[in-house]
Amino acid sequence: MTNEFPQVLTIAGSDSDGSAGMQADLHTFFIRKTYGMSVLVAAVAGNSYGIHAAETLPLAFIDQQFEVLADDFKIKASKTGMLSDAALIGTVVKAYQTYDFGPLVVDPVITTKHGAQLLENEAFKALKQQLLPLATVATPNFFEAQLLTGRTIQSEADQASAARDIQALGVKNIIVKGWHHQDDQQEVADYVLLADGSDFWLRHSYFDTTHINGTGDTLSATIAAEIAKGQSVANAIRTAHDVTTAAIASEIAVGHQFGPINHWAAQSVN
Ligand SMILES: Nc1ncnc2c1ncn2[C@@H]1O[C@H](COP(=O)(O)OP(=O)(O)O)[C@@H](O)[C@H]1O
Ligand SMILES: Cc1ncc(COP(=O)(O)OP(=O)(O)O)c(N)n1
Repeated sequence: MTNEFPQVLTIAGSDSDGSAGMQADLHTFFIRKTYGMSVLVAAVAGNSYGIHAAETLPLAFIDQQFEVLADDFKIKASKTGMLSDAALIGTVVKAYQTYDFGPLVVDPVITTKHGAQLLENEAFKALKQQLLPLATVATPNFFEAQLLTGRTIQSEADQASAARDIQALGVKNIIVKGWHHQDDQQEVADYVLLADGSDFWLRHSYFDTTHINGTGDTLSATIAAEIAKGQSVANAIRTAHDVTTAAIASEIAVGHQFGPINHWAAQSVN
């Protein structure tokens, strides 16, 4: 007898230190008991001190990866990560409109939390006008939500308003992740706005740790994996929050400065 695993796709960049990007997505798909596939679009030379260089793959080769996957597999859900520039966003949008890769989770990766810019400024328009309208779920962090909306987020009301602005771009469901950069912080609050207009907050105590590379990838990859398994969007987002916080709660000793989160520690989340 063969075990059938839901097949999930990440369209993302490789981060050489394994902490974020496609590597974090594939770790996540594995622990959520889904079969992960990947369209590699870019690669960064990164370590725990930061990102030192980035390259984008040729668009024709990216097209070919989409084509061969569509020829063979039944992908139930997909997610995007680092997409570099407007031409690459255009290629991904075209492939997504040509083939059936299931509901799309867009992690609008603009900069890493340590300040490396992974999307050119000129690509914001393509992100907002072409890619985000295809999203079943978008997962901007605090900084990305401000850049996408032009708002300054200083309160929970501002965070909720930013989510509504992003929904107005055509995104069905949104999680606007909260601020988590302060020594004396007590809590992190993520705001979720669903397609039917209902909303809720996901709150967790703040972990004062330098091991938080790949949190956004893990959250968005879990959402895609859970949707592929048939969960509702709301439950997929709740599970993703549990998985990500479990992985942040327990450090692994990898790297000298900003390290990865611990996917093994998150394996016990149901
Ligand atoms: N230090 C922290 N303590 C608690 N939760 C955190 C911390 N850092 C990130 N998170 C959680 O991790 C998830 C990913 O958020 P974030 O790190 O903002 O994404 P990104 O990687 O896109 O910047 C969110 O649910 C956020 O609340
Ligand atoms: C190749 C690549 N893609 C994305 C990231 C950033 O990942 P993300 O989880 O959104 O952000 P951090 O938590 O790492 O800030 C990356 N570093 N490399």
